[in-house]
Amino acid sequence: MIKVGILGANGRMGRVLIDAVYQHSHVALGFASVRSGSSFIGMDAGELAGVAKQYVKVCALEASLLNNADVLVDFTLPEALADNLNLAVSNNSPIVIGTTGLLPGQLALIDEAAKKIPVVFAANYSVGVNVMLNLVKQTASIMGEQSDIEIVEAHHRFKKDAPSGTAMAIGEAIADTLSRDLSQCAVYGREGVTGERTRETIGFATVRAGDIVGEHTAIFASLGERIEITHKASSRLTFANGALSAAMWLKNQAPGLYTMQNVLGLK
Ligand SMILES: NC(=O)C1=CN([C@@H]2O[C@H](COP(=O)(O)OP(=O)(O)OC[C@H]3O[C@@H](n4cnc5c(N)ncnc54)[C@H](OP(=O)(O)O)[C@@H]3O)[C@@H](O)[C@H]2O)C=CC1
Ligand SMILES: O=C(O)C1=N[C@H](C(=O)O)C[C@H](O)C1
Repeated sequence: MIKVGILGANGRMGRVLIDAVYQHSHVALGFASVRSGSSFIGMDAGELAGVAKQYVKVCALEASLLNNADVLVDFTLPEALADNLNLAVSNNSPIVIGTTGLLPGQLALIDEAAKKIPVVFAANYSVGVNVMLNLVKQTASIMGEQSDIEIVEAHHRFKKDAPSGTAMAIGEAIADTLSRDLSQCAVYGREGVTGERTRETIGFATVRAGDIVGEHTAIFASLGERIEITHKASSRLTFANGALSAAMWLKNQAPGLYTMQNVLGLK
C-alpha cells in the first residue's frame, strides 16, 4: 500500500484522483491539498470528490503535510509548478506531474528537480495514448517521409492550453523519428492564403467544445491513401488510474526524470 498526496484536489483531475484512490486497493489518500485561502479547506476529501467520506480533511498545501504521503501527484496549472517542485525537493518526495502547457523555463525546473528526486512527467497518463505514441513512431518510420502529417486534438471548453500537451508529445515523437526539429516544422492552424502545404511541416489543429474529455488523431496522408491513428478518452479516470500506477512505480525509483512510457515498460 502506498499513500499519495494530491495537489490541486478541487480541480477536475484532483477530484477524479480522489475517486480513483477511493476505488484503488493498493493506494490510500495521504492528503488532499488546495491553494491557501480556498473555501474547500476543512471539507472531507471524499465529499469534495462526490464519493464516500474519506476522513481526510482538505488542507492548504504546506511542508508539514508532505510527511503524510509517499508520493505527490500534481495536476495543477503551470503557475503552481515552481512552488510544488520546491516543496517536493525540500521534503525529498517523489512526484508525478500531469500539468500541461508548461513553458521552457518550467520544463527546466522539472529537469533540475529530477536531479534530486524521482519525477514522472507525462502529458497523458492513459495507457492508450502511450501505445499510440509507439504506433505513430512506427508509422512515421515507414511512411512519414512520403506523408503529410497532421495532428488534430479536441478537448472540453475549460481547457486553458493549446495545442494539448498530448498533441505536442505526439508531434515530438513523430519529429524525432523523422529527425526533424518540431520548433521549425510545426504549423499551428492555418488561415487565409497559406500557399500549398510543404511536406516537412507537421500541422496542428485544435477543437475546444463542451465536455470532450480528450481526443487525439495523427493523420499520415499521401496521394492515394491515408492512415489515421486516433485515441479517445471517455473518462478522466483513465488519466487518474494511470497516474496512480505511475505513483506506485515511482516510489521505488532513484532520482531521475521518467515518463509514462518508462512506467509501462514501453521504452
Ligand atoms: N497528464 C495527463 O494525463 C492529464 C493532464 N491534465 C492537465 O492537468 C492540469 C489540470 O487539469 P484540470 O484538472 O482539468 O484543471 P482545473 O482547472 O480543473 O484544476 C486546476 C487545479 O490547479 C489549482 N491551481 C491553479 N493555479 C494554482 C496556483 N497558482 N497555486 C495553487 N493551485 C493552483 C486549481 O486551484 P483553484 O481552483 O483554487 O484555482 C485547481 O485545483 C492541466 O494542465 C491539464 O492539461 C489533465 C488531464 C490529464
Ligand atoms: O486538460 C485536459 O483535460 C487534458 N490535458 C492533457 C493534455 O493537454 O494533453 C491530457 C488529456 O488529453 C486531457
